[in-house]
Amino acid sequence: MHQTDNVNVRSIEKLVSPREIKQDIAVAEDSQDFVFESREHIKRILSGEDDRMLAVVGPCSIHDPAMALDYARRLKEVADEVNDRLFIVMRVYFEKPRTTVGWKGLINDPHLNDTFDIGSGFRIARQLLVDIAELGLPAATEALEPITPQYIADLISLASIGARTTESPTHRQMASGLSMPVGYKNGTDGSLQIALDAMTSAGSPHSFLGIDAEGATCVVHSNGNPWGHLILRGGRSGPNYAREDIRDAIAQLEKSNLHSNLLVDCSHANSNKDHAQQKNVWRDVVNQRTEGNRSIIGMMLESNISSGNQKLGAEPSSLTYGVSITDACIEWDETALLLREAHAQLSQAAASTT
Ligand SMILES: O=C[C@H](O)[C@H](O)COP(=O)(O)O
Ligand SMILES: C=C(OP(=O)(O)O)C(=O)O
Repeated sequence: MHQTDNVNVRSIEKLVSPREIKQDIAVAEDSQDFVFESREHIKRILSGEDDRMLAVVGPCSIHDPAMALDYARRLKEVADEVNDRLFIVMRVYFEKPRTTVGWKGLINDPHLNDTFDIGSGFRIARQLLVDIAELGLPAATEALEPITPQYIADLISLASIGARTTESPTHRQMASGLSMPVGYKNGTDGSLQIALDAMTSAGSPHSFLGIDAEGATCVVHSNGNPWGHLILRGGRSGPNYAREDIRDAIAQLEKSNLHSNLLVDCSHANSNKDHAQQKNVWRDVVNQRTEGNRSIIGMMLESNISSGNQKLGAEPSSLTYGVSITDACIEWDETALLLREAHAQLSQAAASTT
């Protein structure tokens, strides 16, 4: 008799349940309230009640939790300083959707050596999120594996669905049940329509497969997530943050009866994948906002302690501290400068309208 199932599966391992991990790495009540409040601030920005801009800032991916905490402490200092004009959320991205193959992030391979110790990945990720919440900094992440939210989503204030998965019905269903606002990137080909469809789909109730707190497969019935928004990240034909692109995006959102607010990702195809270009995108978008475009509610920056990126080789211990192992990032000093500069410009614009 021929085997007809698991033909291409090498092995299947049991994984620690969400409940066990949450019991071992508990969240203090204050931190839980902090995440709740952070989500409320973001919702008020999305609904226009709060006229601050969102700045989603941080590494392309987290590969060293100590380094991420070092970054978070620096960011928290600036976040407090600019808080009246900018609401800063740190990018704490643990799951990387690769174009083809490559390291898939800290949860998938926390030891950076193809041992795929996902149980430890969840523990390390959760502990880092607890530490960042205790610092008083809201965290944003990309929601990629539909099972992951049960392990960490209680500590996340803002999620995004990436350019490679915005069109995926599985990801839209997941987003429909997420507890925090979710941004949808336009497709890698530049298509906005898939992000608009994602917002409509994820805004509706769904019934789909998932896991419960014990890790048992179950049917999840969601309410729909009303806090969807568009993230412009450029596409194969180039950037999409210019005035006419943003005008066009707003027109398409309105035509689809969706809230006309959007974030601009200064990295990815908007920077032509050249981290040095991110500052130009950032400045252009801040200018558009201060000139009066209130539909632009925020920006995203890929930033790390040091600039550029490095290859993850066979010897993870030889990696340079503070440098990304996925997309190239801008360095910390430049990040702080851009945040302070935007703060000054937004304060000036607010003062001139009162
Ligand atoms: O932001 C991260 C990357 O752009 C994304 O994960 C794709 O990376 P890759 O093209 O290097 O695989
Ligand atoms: C993978 C990312 O972006 P995109 O989906 O736009 O490529 C990201 O922001 O880390």
